Amino acid sequence: MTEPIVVSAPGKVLLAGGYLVLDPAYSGLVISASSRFYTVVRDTLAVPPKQILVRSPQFIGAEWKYSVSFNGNEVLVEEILDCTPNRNKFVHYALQYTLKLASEYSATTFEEVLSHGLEIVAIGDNDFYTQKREPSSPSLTIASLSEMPPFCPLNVTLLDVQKTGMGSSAALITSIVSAILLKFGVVSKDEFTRLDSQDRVLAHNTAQLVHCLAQGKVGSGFDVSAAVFGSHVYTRFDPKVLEPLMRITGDFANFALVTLQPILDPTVPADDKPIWTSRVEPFQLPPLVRLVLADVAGGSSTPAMVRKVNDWRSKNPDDAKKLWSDIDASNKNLVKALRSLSILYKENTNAYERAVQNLSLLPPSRWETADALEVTRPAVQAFDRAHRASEARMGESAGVDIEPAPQTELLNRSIAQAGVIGGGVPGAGGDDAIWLLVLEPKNTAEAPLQRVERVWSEFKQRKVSPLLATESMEMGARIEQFNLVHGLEQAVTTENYATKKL
Ligand SMILES: Nc1ncnc2c1ncn2[C@@H]1O[C@H](COP(=O)(O)OP(=O)(O)OP(=O)(O)O)[C@@H](O)[C@H]1O
Ligand SMILES: C[C@@](O)(CCOP(=O)(O)O)CC(=O)O
Repeated sequence: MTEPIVVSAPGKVLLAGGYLVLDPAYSGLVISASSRFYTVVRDTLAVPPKQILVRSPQFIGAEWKYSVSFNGNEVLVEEILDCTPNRNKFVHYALQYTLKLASEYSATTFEEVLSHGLEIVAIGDNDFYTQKREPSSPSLTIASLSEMPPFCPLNVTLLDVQKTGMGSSAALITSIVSAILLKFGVVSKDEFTRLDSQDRVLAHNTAQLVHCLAQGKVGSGFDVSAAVFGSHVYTRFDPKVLEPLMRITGDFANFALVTLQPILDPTVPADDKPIWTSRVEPFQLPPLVRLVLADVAGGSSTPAMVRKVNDWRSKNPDDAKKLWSDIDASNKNLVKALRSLSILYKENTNAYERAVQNLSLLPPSRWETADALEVTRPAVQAFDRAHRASEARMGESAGVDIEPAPQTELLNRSIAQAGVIGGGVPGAGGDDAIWLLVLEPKNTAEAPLQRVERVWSEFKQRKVSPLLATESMEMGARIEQFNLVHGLEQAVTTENYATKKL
């Protein structure tokens, strides 16, 4: 029995570029969150050779068993329906494609790894799912969230859980795919650890393929990209690269023979090799600026919103072009302003810290007149008010509630607080989340974050709960040590964990 392999991948927040990022002519600013998804892969005697048991212990009934057949060329992963009637398409697709890919590198290693049973355990940080509480218990705060045990059992099935929009499926797929590639020796620990390695690109391409097939559509892929590479300015890949695979329909037997290596591995030469054109420009939020997220109890359907926006855009190409370039300009402005704050910090750290201290006592409407050195202008520009207005124009034109009225109210009240740079609705927008950037001075009696939390707890129109996540400083997917991740071993080894009270 070998050591368990553990890979974690972060959740995401698309701060700017919703809808635009679907088009490779535009980009999006995606921040990877400190909340992570973990996959543990280890040998097990609990299932026979050539079988894989996948479990998500936080959920009731979340166990799936698969058999793997291999004839030297074809790989077929089939679900054994003896344990649970619930299928998990995301997990099944991850196994089918990653194992097929692994078999193309070394049939010997493939057979050797599967000469005993495998167990895969998938576990998400608390932020990925709305934490249900007794109606009488006090509202959640960032302080109370940080005292909660990690990987809380959710006491529901996966079908019944409420997600928070942090990209559970992209983080799940990225961590499963990467852990399997490591287990089968397709990528090496040393290479995978490097942010710019070809092994990491291979994990990215594979995770994008699996995610698109499981979702039944090719989205922009910003969520998988952030799960692999961390925060960045993302420009999407040309969907043509996946077209031949997306065209194959029917059951997995039709895929079992397709060769994936030339499409997914950047280092394998091939005639007419499809090119992955996505671009990743690394990004980090400036020092003493904190990302804060709230889970808002509303409900929006991203696919329906995307369909409507795309329909309007194709019927109104001229208006859309003008609007898209206005929004793109404010998105670029946001990125530039945030980058210039990071430069100012490097150039004069003391002055920057003093300015943050001063600005944290004033609402942004008074920043322009504040005596806070060069920090004031980029901080004001980072929250270009035109941004929300032009996104709202997109919503009005396409008949989509990108920033519904209660969200506008919540954002306006939050942004009016001293020390709040700005905010918006992430990703496709709608009714279920907001993000803010707040100043986090070193010494202060009342931090801007506390003021924001007060606004959220007093907000009547919607239930608003903070999430714990900030920006992840660990860039993207990461190899972990099983016994060093707090709470992981307990979640993996405790029986009936989903219904336990921790
Ligand atoms: N802990 C988990 N274990 C196994 N599968 C999971 C887990 N969490 C999510 N999934 C898979 O991901 C699917 C949800 O994917 P979907 O694309 O609908 O959500 P999402 O857009 O990633 O959600 P969100 O962004 O709100 O987290 C589930 O149906 C399940 O197949
Ligand atoms: C609307 C879109 O641009 C962003 C959706 O983001 P989110 O799932 O709402 O975080 C779709 C996409 O990029 O795939």
